[in-house]
Amino acid sequence: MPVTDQAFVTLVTNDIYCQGALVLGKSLRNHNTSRQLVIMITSQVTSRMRGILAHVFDVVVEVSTLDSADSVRLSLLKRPELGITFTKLQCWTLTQYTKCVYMDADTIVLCNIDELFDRVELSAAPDSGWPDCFNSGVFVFKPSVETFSHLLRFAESHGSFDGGDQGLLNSFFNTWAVSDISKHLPFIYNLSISSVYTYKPAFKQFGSEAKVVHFIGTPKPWNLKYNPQAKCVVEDESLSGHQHLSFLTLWWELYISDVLPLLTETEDLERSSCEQEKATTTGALHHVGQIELLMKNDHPPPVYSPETPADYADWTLPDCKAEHHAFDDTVEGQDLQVPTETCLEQPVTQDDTPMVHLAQSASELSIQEAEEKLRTEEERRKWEQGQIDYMGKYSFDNIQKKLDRFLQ
Ligand SMILES: O=c1ccn([C@@H]2O[C@H](COP(=O)(O)OP(=O)(O)O[C@H]3O[C@H](CO)[C@@H](O)[C@H](O)[C@H]3O)[C@@H](O)[C@H]2O)c(=O)[nH]1
Ligand SMILES: [Mn+2]
Repeated sequence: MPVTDQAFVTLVTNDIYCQGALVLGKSLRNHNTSRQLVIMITSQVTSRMRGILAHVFDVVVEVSTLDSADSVRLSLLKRPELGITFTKLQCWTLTQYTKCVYMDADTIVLCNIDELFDRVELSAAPDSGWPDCFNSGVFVFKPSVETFSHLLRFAESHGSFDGGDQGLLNSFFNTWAVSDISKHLPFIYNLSISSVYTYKPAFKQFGSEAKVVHFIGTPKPWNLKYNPQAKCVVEDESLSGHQHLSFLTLWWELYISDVLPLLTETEDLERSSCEQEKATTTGALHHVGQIELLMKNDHPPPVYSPETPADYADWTLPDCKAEHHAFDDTVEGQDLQVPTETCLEQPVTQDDTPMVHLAQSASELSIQEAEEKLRTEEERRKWEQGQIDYMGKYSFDNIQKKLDRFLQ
């Protein structure tokens, strides 16, 4: 029976984080949650992406980055790093629900976790870096305007010791560590993957019981390249030494099997108008809502095997993987077939909003921020005719700057 007064809640402030939220939402649906799925978004999330989110989430609610009493606003303006903090706090305003579980957009569930709704505010799992603090990537809370205004006042007077929501929430709910053990969620409800280094034997012993995986820190799964044939993440310097690559593979398989088809369905709805628009362009660019599939052939890059190092060779994913079709052998989605022609195109967007696209080569997929719109029809026409401004707008320096901006 659906429970309409309780919800899982997540937050995204841009289209890149939406990729994570869609995977999270799909993972919750695949494990048959009976609760509502709510996503809080900010104005930067594009309208097309909102449409896609609405396919997965029951409620897409726009919240503002700074929106409260003037005194709080002024105080927060002097502390711009608290912007995201403040945004997350707005989950307490969802008072149409009696209880919620907040989950970061960089988490996925491996099993049904509806039992979390038996817990009371504020229940959370220990942070792997400082276990007397809780990690604010997964927590049980009770929406309340009163609590929200207390949190705002607290933010105004105390700030956050880590500059983010986690420091603030730990200071506010400061008896979490000592008062009530039932508010300590087992670590398997927020398995922070970087923690596998600090206590490897525990990971080997208990890792297979994980219910929620949290890709804390960097890189996020969507910042990595993925090889769908080999089913593993493409080697990256930042990955050297990572020993939880199975989870990254899991994330990508779920993205491919469950999120990508959703994006291509959206494409179908828009195909006719887009085909008209792109009649003069070559064929491999697919307009899929806010996502562009940019295809090009490439030499196969080196791959990083999820089976290495040997330490983890005997480690298996939790039992619930069997019921999850992300592990199917087939890669769904017609648009994932390897293209046979070399084709590199410039995405053409509706407006100047930074976009996200999925770049696909013979051997890898990656989610990237797309180039901004070609400003005028003239510029676009020149691009199509191969008259590309390599000395100016599309010079190496400018492209490098865009890459740097994306990577920051
Ligand atoms: O540009 C951003 C950054 C964050 N988020 C949202 O905020 C969450 C937290 O950010 P994240 O990058 O996931 O932070 P973590 O790497 O998980 O770092 C830790 O520190 C953060 C700041 O205190 C806490 O919010 C996290 O829960 C905690 O795990 C994300 O998952 C998103 O839901 C956005 O939507 N856009
Ligand atoms: Mn996180």
